[in-house]
Amino acid sequence: MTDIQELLLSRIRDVADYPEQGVMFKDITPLLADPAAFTALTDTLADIAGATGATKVVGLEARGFILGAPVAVRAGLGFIPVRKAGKLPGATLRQAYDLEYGSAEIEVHAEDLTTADRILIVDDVLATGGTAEAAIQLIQRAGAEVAGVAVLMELGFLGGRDRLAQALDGAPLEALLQL
Ligand SMILES: O=P(O)(O)OC[C@H]1O[C@H](OP(=O)(O)OP(=O)(O)O)[C@H](O)[C@@H]1O
Ligand SMILES: Nc1ncnc2[nH]cnc12
Repeated sequence: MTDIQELLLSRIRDVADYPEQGVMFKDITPLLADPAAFTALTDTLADIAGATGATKVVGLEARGFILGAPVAVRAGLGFIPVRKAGKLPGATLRQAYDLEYGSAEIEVHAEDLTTADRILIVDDVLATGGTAEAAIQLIQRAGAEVAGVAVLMELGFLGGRDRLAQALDGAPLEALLQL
């Protein structure tokens, strides 16, 4: 494990049985509160954005906003929020998906994505992959290309990587930590 990975891992707090029995919640608020760790995470994800040739960063509500927005600024790219349904005022594309603990719908402003865009999706956690898969589907339905998915951590036992393989169609899935 690299020094950066050790730093990031040391700032993630495990919370048992949250938000429901049997879930080990990975809390990133200690990482966000540590400027060295947050900066290292932002810089590492911005390097990935550059390497994938992304033209814009999509962040997934809500924790993907916190990570994705500074990555977009650092990489010199625009930022597009993918929100839980009902939060965006303009014309949207909407996609339903299942979570480790429940189900939801996400939306994006259709006008934010063009056929010229290559999108890096940024989030904190890849768990079942339901959220990221729905985001990939939204981006592809808008005619844009998915440059890749970059997450702070992957919960490998939940199989998200396998779930995304087909939708990613060879685009990279980068997880800084395998948990
Ligand atoms: O791979 P999956 O099984 O889809 O799970 C991962 C998603 O779950 C969490 O978000 P959540 O929906 O809890 O929203 P939040 O960021 O607003 O807390 C996390 O931030 C990811 O977006
Ligand atoms: N175990 C977990 N911890 C934090 N965020 C999550 N999103 C889905 N599963 C999660």
